[in-house]
Amino acid sequence: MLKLGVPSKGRLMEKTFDWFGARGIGLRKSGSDREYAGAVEGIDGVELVLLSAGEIPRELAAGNIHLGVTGSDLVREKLANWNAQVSELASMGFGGADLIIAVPQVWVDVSTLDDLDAAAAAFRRTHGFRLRIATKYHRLVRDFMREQGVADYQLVDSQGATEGTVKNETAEAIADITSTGETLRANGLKILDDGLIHASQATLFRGRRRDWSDAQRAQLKTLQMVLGL
Ligand SMILES: Nc1ncnc2c1ncn2[C@@H]1O[C@H](COP(=O)(O)OP(=O)(O)OP(=O)(O)O)[C@@H](O)[C@H]1O
Ligand SMILES: O=P(O)(O)OC[C@H]1O[C@H](OP(=O)(O)OP(=O)(O)O)[C@H](O)[C@@H]1O
Repeated sequence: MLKLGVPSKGRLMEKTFDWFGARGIGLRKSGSDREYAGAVEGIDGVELVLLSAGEIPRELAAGNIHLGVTGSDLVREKLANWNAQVSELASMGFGGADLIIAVPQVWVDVSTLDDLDAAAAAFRRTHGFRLRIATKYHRLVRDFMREQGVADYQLVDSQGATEGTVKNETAEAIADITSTGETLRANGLKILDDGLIHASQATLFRGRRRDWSDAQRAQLKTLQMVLGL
């Protein structure tokens, strides 16, 4: 059996079902709405596993599922050296959202990362501690800031309502997902001009473990053919 992990709820689940359905493979939740089992029609040997989108990267890397649909941001965040552990089979064209760095709109002198770097140095001199960036995307933000040469900051963990941390004075800036930009605007924040860390979308991944059986490899080929990949 090839195990296919799909987000267990919400828009990501529904759009994933639509995407496979449009390519001749029927996916659906079996049993009651609260039961995380699924059924697959239109291809043999594929089993549907419903999981939290955030857990799918690790389950792929661990080999507990062979294929998985999740946001490209989550794979990069959850897996060190992600492309050694999984590979992308298809960008699915939905679930789009940008991981960005945003600062208060009232910081009129800060519109780029260079400006932020300068503001961070000044902040540290004035306050005696490093400027705080609230996020749940620790790995992606750290890697991005290192590449961009910004060092004078600290990350503070925020697992939700991240845009509120600035108003609550637990952070000076944030790194979070945005789609319409409404949450940022409502919280008086603006995106830095060069503050796009990753443009995410729902993506079909395969695990790259070497322990797949010949039958599983053949099954993947069949699935790719059916999906037109
Ligand atoms: N407006 C949006 N807000 C948040 N995430 C979005 C948005 N649009 C697309 N996404 C994407 O959806 C994915 C997150 O989905 P979801 O919140 O269901 O995951 P999760 O972390 O597993 O949730 P939970 O822990 O509540 O089960 C990410 O890849 C994210 O980029
Ligand atoms: O640009 P927008 O369209 O306003 O969307 C962005 C918001 O949506 C997400 O939050 P979500 O509701 O998933 O909750 P979270 O705060 O737990 O991440 C994200 O974290 C932003 O807060």
